Amino acid sequence: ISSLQYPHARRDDSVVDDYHSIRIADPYRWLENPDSDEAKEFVEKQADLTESVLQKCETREDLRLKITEMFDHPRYDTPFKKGERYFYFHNTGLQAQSVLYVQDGLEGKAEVLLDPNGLSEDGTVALNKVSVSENAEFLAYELSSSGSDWVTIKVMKVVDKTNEPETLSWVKFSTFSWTHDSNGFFYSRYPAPREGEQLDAGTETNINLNQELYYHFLGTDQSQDILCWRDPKNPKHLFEAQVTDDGKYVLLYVEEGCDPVNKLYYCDLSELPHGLEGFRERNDMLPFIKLVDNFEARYLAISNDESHFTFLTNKDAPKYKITRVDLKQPAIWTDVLPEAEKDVLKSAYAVNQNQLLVSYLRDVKYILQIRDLKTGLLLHQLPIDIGTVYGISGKRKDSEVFIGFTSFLTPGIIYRCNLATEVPEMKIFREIVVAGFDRTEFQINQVFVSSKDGTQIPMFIVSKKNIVLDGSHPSLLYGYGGFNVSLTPYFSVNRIVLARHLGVVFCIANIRGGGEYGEEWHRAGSLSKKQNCFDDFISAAEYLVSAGYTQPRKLCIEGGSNGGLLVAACSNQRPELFGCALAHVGVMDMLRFHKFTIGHAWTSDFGCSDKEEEFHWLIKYSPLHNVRRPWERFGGEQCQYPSTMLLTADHDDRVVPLHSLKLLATMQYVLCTSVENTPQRNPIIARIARKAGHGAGKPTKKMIDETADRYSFMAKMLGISWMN
Ligand SMILES: O=C(NCC(=O)N1CCC[C@H]1C(=O)O)OCc1ccccc1
Repeated sequence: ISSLQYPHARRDDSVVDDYHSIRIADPYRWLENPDSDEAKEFVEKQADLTESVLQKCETREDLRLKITEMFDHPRYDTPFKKGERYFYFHNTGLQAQSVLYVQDGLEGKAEVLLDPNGLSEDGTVALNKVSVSENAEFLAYELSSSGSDWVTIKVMKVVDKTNEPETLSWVKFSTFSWTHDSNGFFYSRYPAPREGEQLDAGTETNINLNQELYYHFLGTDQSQDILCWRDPKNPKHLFEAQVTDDGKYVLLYVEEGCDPVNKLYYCDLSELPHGLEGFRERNDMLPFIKLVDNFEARYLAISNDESHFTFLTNKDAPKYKITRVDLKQPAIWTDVLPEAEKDVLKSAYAVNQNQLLVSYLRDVKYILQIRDLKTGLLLHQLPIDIGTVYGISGKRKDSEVFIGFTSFLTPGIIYRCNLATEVPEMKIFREIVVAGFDRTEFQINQVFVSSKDGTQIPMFIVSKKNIVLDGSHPSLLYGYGGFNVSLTPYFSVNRIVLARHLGVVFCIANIRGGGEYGEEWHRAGSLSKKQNCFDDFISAAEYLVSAGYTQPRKLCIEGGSNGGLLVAACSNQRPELFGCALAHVGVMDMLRFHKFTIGHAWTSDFGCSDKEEEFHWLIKYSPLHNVRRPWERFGGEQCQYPSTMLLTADHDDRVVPLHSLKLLATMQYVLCTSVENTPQRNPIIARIARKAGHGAGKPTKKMIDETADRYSFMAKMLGISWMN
């Protein structure tokens, strides 16, 4: 697959922007309109080219079959309880979407409450968040289509599974929280992106501004909802309402981007003279009181006793701590659980009357503890393996807590922890079993790699047992590096199949920008220091070569979204270090990302080209603006870019497809079509999915097909074949 015929893409040299008196050309600007015939034709031609390449990737069918076989195992999420009812998501194995079940008591007969698989033939309608009313009578749920961030909210009566008449539209980046009278719930919505005109929601690139907080009265039309909060002077702000466990207050979290910081307002619902009803006629907003009115820190409410609130915060505590305040004396904050020396406090739940279930991250491994809610004192250490705690579900009034656990070699365990006994009992409530998976075949190492500036970067390496470090092993290096996101150990059928049938060593690099060591680690990989992410990832790759795991032509790098940026930037900077690059839904145009949908929220990590200093950070690593011919830089014919697959989808309205399409056109032009018999023999292609989005809600078949395509491409490019 070396002499590819790349489609011709028009270069509009008239498009040149002026950034603080520096002129930057953007010849593929026309690709920013997905509805133009020219853009549609470009996508069609690229899809044909990619299919012609994939036809020659021999392992595609083996991968599809083996992944389908291994993925066909029952999966459960942690249950949550309302009233005497338990609710949980379950997938029998290959269902397109997980199904919501309800049972009366843990011994009760479980029955299907809501099966989204019936809502579309191709499984592209997904059930996102759900929220059950206090009396467990009503289920509010979000539906999304084709992977878009847009959701509609419906309400179902639990007892007879009938839907209430109303549908709430133009909801995005919202939670919903019931008032304890079960009369309705708070939620956030945007103005409709286009009035009237037919819109295939999720394919538009319009910027998302002016989100507003509403309260919906059950059984009424959305037009009757009352406006509770908006801030037209700050159109970027996002609002999230949370009714406290005692039903007395509604808390308002205000965010302006992706940094772990928020304003915190509250409204005492019991003080409203005529309740929320009283606001139906008038259109003034709820009388929120501003407890915290700045973006200096994150404040997450854990619990309250009347006006005494307990918060998880990073205020003066980049590794987080727990603090307390009486709303009546808002200037006096008292630490309950001070910031730890090294460990990052990841979560805290009030459970079992007056206890706290806290989780820490220590060198990228979870620690679980029971502490006293009042004093913060340690009561019990809960025994868990190296891995990730997910989906903790429990309440103050309950002595039972459900805890989800997963790791590289543990598909999934849901523990039911009984806190009523002197020493908590961690019992296995459900265990996810993958037929044919034998954990004893594999080994996990955690190494610490020195980055360019000497910083120690943790990396997990998973491989078959007792491999010889002779540089022969195809390796897959995965990273993200931003937005305070921590990559902790989790089970992946795909990677087990790659390890067993393609001999792949897979690695996760915990590079800076993530949350692995708290807010300092996050900041060390953002804004003016973003290059640290790329240096860390490159150092991790060099380690895999120098330690004898692999060699450049057998090394594939992979990442999604901000991780797609990571992959593309590292390919630009060190093209000779990698044999293959897989960039999913990447942020590639760092000068214009803030103009589309929710991109403006990411300036917290990236900065913004509107500002001169920040423009100079961005232009240095922006993938779209740093594609250069390696053979002209490093000299020597052998220098070329790795075989590259960019992946995107037509309904990705988180990171709009234009990023990948413009980078694709640029790489194909600079490296291939503009050079007579170019040294670039490695393919530069894109996989552009239809009726799919950023990733969430993707039906099983689409997910498996995409996996088979990208990893068979990788196998072909790294020259590896299938082992039965
Ligand atoms: O934009 C994000 N999350 C960040 C995100 O999706 N990013 C950040 C960079 C590209 C892409 C990714 O890496 O998935 O979620 C929407 C949101 C909700 C509430 C407050 C702010 C923003």
